[in-house]
Formats: sequence, C-alpha cells, structure tokens
Amino acid sequence: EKVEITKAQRALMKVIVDAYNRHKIPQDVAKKLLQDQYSAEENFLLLTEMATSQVQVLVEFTKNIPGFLSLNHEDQIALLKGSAVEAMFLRSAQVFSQKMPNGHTEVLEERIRKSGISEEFMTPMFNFYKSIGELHMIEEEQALLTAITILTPDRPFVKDQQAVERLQEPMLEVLRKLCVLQHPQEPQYFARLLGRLTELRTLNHYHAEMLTSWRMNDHKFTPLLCEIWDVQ
Ligand SMILES: CC(C)c1onc(-c2c(Cl)cccc2Cl)c1COc1ccc2cc(-c3cccc(C(=O)O)c3)sc2c1
Repeated sequence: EKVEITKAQRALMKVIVDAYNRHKIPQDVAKKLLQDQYSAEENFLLLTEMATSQVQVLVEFTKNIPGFLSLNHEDQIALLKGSAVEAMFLRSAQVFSQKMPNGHTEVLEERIRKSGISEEFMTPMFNFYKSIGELHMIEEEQALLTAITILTPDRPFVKDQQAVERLQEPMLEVLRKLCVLQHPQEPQYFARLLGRLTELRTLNHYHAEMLTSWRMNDHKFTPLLCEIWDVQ
C-alpha cells in the first residue's frame, strides 16, 4: 500500500531528531578517549566519565520527547533508570558504526576491551555493536529507536504503562513508515530494527553482572551513575 508520512508525523520526527542532534557528549569529553593512558584503571575512569556525560545527555534528550514531561514523575524516573543502559548501548554502538572520524572507534573498542570487563560479556556486547553497524541506520532511525527504547512501557516500577504506550506507539508508527520508505528493497528492515531492541534487553542482564564484578574489584562510579543504576 502507498506508505506516506503525514505532516504531523514529520513534525514529531523533526522534534526527536533535533533533540537527538542537539544533545551529544561535549567534544572535549569525547576527545579524552584519545589521550594516551591505556591502563585498565585509566580506561575504567574514562568510560565512567563518558557514561556519566552520556546519562546527562540522555536526560536532556528525554525531556524533549513530546509528552514525556506530562507523565507521572515517578514513571519518568522509572523509564530513565530502566532504559539508561540500553540507550547507552545504542549510543556507543552508533559511535562504532559511524566509524567516528577522529579515530574514536578504535580507541573506544580498546578501552572497553581493557576496562575490567570479563571475556564472557565481550562477545554479546561486540556482537550487538556489529549487528547495529550492519543496519546502517540513518540518524532519524537512530533518534526514533532511542526514543522508542526510553518509552518502553514494561520497565520495572512503571505505574501508568498505558500512558507510556500512548507515547511510544506514534513513534513506532513513524519508524515503521520511515523504514518502508528508506529501505524499499528490504521489507523486513523494521522487524530487524525491533529485533535489536530485544537483543538490547539481554545486554541489560550482562551489564548488571559487569557492574557487580566491577564493584567487587572496588571500582567507584560517579553519584549520577550510582543513582541511575542503584549501586552503592
Ligand atoms: C561506568 C562505565 C565504566 C560503563 O559501565 N558500563 C558501560 C557501558 C559499556 Cl562499557 C558499553 C555499553 C553501555 C554501557 Cl552503559 C560504561 C561505559 O558507558 C558508555 C556509555 C556511553 C558512551 C558514549 C561514548 C561516546 C564516545 C565517543 C563519542 C560519543 C558521541 O556521542 O559523540 C560517545 S563512550 C560511552 C561509554
């Protein structure tokens, strides 16, 4: 059937993409990845700084999602806490797949591989990065997928799931149409994108174990990360 994005849907997409492009890790923070200390401790500290900055960026992006600030306040917090790790996997995955111009990709992989994360988590993590890279998402798809991840109704402790569904559904519909228009030769593309969201949920479990093993080795996180990940 003739798929067409309505004016309202184009306006919604523009709000999300503009917010996504406006809120990014400051270049001076991202550039720190390129400095030349590569000890496990230094890598952990740098990744902690990146994650902390990324959470701040994520909160600002989320506040720009139409309707988010009208949700119940506890539910706003539950959605941010429940989606932070997944949104950060999406963001760091885009760094890998965009082959960041200033060599961030190589150094980011190097630092993640040498930051005290045990081998068993490396495989699923880098498989995810590869599977995102293979999608060659345009920025509209990346921005919508991040908003859809944040607006996942069945996060722990969300009380009014219907209110979150009412915000997520229009995003899913715009993304579905965008995929049909952007990838006419691949009718399954939208389904593949949603499959990544399922893969993201499995990474939540691995990440919880990564946090535990870091904490057992007395690694410290920033107050913001402690709050969003309920640690310490
Ligand atoms: C606390 C810390 C040790 C940690 O614990 N788990 C994870 C994690 C790891 Cl390993 C992998 C996936 C998810 C998480 Cl959450 C992390 C590090 O998380 C991050 C989070 C976001 C970003 C964005 C980056 C980035 C680089 C260049 C450019 C840009 C850019 O947006 O331009 C972004 S790096 C980076 C590192």
